[in-house]
Amino acid sequence: MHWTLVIPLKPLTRAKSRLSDAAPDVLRPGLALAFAQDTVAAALACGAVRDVAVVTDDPLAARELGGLGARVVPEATAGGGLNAALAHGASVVRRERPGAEVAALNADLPALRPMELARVLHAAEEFPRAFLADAAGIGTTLLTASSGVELRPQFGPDSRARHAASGAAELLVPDVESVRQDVDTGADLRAAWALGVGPRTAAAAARLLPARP
Ligand SMILES: Nc1nc2c(ncn2[C@@H]2O[C@H](COP(=O)(O)OP(=O)(O)OP(=O)(O)O)[C@@H](O)[C@H]2O)c(=O)[nH]1
Ligand SMILES: C=C(OP(=O)(O)O)C(=O)O
Repeated sequence: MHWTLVIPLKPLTRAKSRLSDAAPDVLRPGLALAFAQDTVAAALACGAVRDVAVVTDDPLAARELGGLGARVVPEATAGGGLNAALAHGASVVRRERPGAEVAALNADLPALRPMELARVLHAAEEFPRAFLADAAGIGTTLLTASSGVELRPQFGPDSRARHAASGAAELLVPDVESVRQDVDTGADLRAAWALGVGPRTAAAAARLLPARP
């Protein structure tokens, strides 16, 4: 039970814009919330995770994810962007526990399995900073900073290369697809579905019928 996970979540009405081909406007906020609920529930069930802080200004998400047991941290600056939200979340955690080991994790990992997350976090213990590439091999789903080390998040386009260039070690852990499979597009949703999504995502995706993923 070492790690404090910091999970960022955009306001739901703006989230998952790249899913617009697969999911209509009216269903996308519910899907984004379901992804976050399944991600947070799996994270909280992981033996390597001490606690979870979700950085969000979305009131519904705050209520639902708080109800699962996550701590909710409001963004310091509305509209400051993903990396500012993560840096703020990590600093709030460390203001209270300066020695905390922190890991940023995306909120769009609906197939996340606690055991796979535990193996990734265990591998990260060897390094001051480390990251896991996403399933597409371009982005990042998890970035860790051990005790006393600044997180320095550089999520966004080409974040795999940018995290590597920043000196973070790339984690090469086999068979952890559930931690890598973020969902940005309809094809990603089908890939996550094939791995096995959590119950909230299964229910929300069922509403996409007859265009089921
Ligand atoms: N708190 C917070 N989280 C953010 C912000 N921008 C992105 N995120 C979260 O960071 C993760 C990756 O975000 P993106 O891929 O940029 O956005 P997305 O909503 O997942 O998808 P798109 O709208 O298709 O880009 C998701 O968990 C988002 O909810 C932000 O400004 N603040
Ligand atoms: C923000 C990132 O994720 P996404 O693929 O969801 O844009 C990233 O990979 O750095």
